[in-house]
Amino acid sequence: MAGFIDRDKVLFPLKNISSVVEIFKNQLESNHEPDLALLSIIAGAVENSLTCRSNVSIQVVEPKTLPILELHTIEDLYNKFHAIMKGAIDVSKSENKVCTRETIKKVSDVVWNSLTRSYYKDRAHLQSLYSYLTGRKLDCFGVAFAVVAGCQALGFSDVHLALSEDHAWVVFGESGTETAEVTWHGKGNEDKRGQEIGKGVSARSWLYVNNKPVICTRAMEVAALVSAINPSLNATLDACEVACLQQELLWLLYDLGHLAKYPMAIGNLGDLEEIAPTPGRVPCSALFQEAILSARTYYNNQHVYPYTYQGGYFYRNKMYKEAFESWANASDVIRLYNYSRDDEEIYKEFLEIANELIPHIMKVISSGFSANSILKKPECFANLLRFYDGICQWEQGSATPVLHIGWAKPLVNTISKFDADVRAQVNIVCESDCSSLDDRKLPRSNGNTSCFNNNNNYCLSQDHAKSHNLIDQIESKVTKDEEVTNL
Ligand SMILES: FC(F)(F)Cc1cc2c(N3CCN(c4nnc(C(F)(F)F)s4)CC3)ncnc2s1
Repeated sequence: MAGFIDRDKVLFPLKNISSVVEIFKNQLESNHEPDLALLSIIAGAVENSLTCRSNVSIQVVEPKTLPILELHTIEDLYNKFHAIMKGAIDVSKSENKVCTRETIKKVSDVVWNSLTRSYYKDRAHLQSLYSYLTGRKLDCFGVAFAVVAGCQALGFSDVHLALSEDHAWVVFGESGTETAEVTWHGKGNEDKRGQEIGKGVSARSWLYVNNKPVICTRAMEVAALVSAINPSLNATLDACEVACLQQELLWLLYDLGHLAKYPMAIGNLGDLEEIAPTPGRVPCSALFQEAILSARTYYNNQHVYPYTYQGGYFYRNKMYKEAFESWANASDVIRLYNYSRDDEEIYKEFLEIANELIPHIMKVISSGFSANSILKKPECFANLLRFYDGICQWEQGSATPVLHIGWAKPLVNTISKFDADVRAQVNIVCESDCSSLDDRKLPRSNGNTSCFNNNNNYCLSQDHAKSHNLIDQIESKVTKDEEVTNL
């Protein structure tokens, strides 16, 4: 690791965004691996100076300038982090060796035991080593990142960050295949720190993405800390300098090829580009498509977020037919999983799509009578069925139920908006062995299952065949729940 060297120190005091980008560029292009502690402290210091309560009086700073960041501020924190790690773990005997589970647990304990007793874990700006070193507070991602940065500081180049869509852990050892929990997940769950990643029921949960996590290189760990930069000043306002810095750093990482296997980072860049397009760069729609391609290529299409990034973009831009297709594709991913209590985040995502976004679309379009209304398009009906069917299949074989009465009303209301002649154009093809798919939930090989056949009818083929009992299932649940409520 290069560490904090003179070539970077001469850029201080940091006064503008390009000097911060320059340091990241130096670190990423050096022939040493980038120094995670240094970059996290710098990114956290910039974010804190522009977003945190202390100076919430809206900064009228020169565009692209930053409150001045002195060298000693960063250097003192950097040395403090090294002192904490080296003070707690003696690595003299393990020079240039791979890391052990007990050392990883020790590093995780050092971080864990130095955190403030109790604080609001979901608050913003708790992801960086700046937050850890100045406020003794980290969020769940921040703890995992701190452990990897700590192991790097101790000289272990085999310890890397592993990322699912809602959790983080580490991989280590000779072939980098050992795994260890190092942080907590969700609310009220006992942490499993030190244990290897679940082989049990949790293996089928979305939380562990069917063992297709993003395994980071050092540069991808830099991409993770950059993705975790949070420009929000409050619920409605962003500090544009921080968003601009994040966007420039993501483009730097993109151009160096470090986002190629990181769909969520590409999606983050797409979101930033939708708000503030960079002249001369590909449109954000292309980035959302790239994120999907990355997930299909490297993660066997087992990730949901690339499709919900894209669906959200189409929805915000009133491209409702396309949004239905993205959401149906997201549903094709989740149908392979068993729903477990650890999967609340993605449950909330599907709940919002089904019970807020789709009903909103139905409301705004049913007022118009245009001939090319999506209510006249069988492929829209087919994609909606595919969306709902994926959620039903997600529930099947799971210990925890997904659907409840609250799902049925918006669903039935949506489906009934399509006329019978449109619905009739959707053939639901029943493969003979569709029942056998229930329990095995074979992961599908390709990306989307083609739902359209050549004679212009729209068939829900193979695994979607269960759609024919989709409404029965919902209706049976509705009557059951109604019976219960009427008791
Ligand atoms: F480490 C954890 F535990 F925090 C899991 C990770 C989350 C995450 C992320 N996110 C989470 C998903 N995310 C989304 N924002 N919008 C989303 C979508 F619903 F529009 F798809 S998904 C914001 C960025 N972006 C980069 N890397 C990571 S690693």
